[in-house]
Amino acid sequence: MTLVVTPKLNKIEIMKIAIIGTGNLGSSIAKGLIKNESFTSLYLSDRNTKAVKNFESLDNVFVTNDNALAVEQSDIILFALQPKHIDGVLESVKPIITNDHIIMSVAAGVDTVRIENILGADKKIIRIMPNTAISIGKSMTCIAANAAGQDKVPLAEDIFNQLGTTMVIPEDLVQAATVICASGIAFWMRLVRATTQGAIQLGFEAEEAHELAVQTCFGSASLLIESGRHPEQEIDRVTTPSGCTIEGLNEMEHQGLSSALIQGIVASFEKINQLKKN
Ligand SMILES: NC(=O)C1=CN([C@@H]2O[C@H](COP(=O)(O)OP(=O)(O)OC[C@H]3O[C@@H](n4cnc5c(N)ncnc54)[C@H](OP(=O)(O)O)[C@@H]3O)[C@@H](O)[C@H]2O)C=CC1
Ligand SMILES: O=C(O)[C@@H]1CCC=N1
Repeated sequence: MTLVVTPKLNKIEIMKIAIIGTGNLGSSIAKGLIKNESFTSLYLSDRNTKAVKNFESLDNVFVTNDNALAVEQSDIILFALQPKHIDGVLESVKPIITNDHIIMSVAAGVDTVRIENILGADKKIIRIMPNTAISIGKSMTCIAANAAGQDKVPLAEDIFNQLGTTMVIPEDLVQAATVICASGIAFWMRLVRATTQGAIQLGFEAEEAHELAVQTCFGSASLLIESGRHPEQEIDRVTTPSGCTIEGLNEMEHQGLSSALIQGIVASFEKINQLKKN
């Protein structure tokens, strides 16, 4: 086994990674890893490899239908399967999973105990909860591990810090993190779309309206990140007394904007907790 310097990790590390399931999220993670060249080898395995077929021409990237081959050739196995498929796939590769493997799973509602029940509590299991912005290196990714996997959490942070921002959290908060960060992409997209619809009603062409909404959204997030200030402090800097901003904000609240968002988040959380029981 030769040591390879992975360019963006900036240290000597062997990163033989397999992604099992290359649908929406698995292919987004693959894109992020490929963009950062942050692996020694990358196996992409799916029963339908259409979404990642283009990657097979790249150096050290292997596209396959054979989950077992991907596991055998890799040290870090990332399962990006729907909850209804993950148990069956784990059962099928169980005979070739060793205590040296680092098992990662992004499956929503699938806790480490469920994976331990199939693979054994002695296996290093890390739950990763990223979002689809991982494909452009902007994911907010939460990380939690079982007891055996605790010492591999820094490695998971190293990998996913290259693909955005990470936060290590207790496992009992992963469901909540899924709603806020993973589903959150859809929630924010809907807010951007609604702003675009408003801008079109006020006279902008659709493309212009989209750009105005996206750039203003980007500016708002950047202000919070760079200033470290609370959103209400930023709101205070915009709301001229008796002006149009406070008029609009108050009407949005009369119509239940904050309440609708909070209720949506809670409904999403209740659903994910139901999924966990299935
Ligand atoms: N999408 C997102 O933004 C996020 C998703 N998640 C979680 O990530 C997981 C994956 O989600 P997502 O990518 O959206 O789902 P997808 O259905 O898009 O991807 C799952 C992939 O796994 C494939 N697959 C199913 N069975 C097997 C098998 N036996 N062997 C190999 N591949 C198989 C599927 O193939 P086929 O299409 O033929 O079924 C599909 O291509 C889910 O558990 C979800 O909860 C978490 C955070 C964010
Ligand atoms: O909607 C879902 O169930 C999955 C988990 C979070 C994002 N997609």
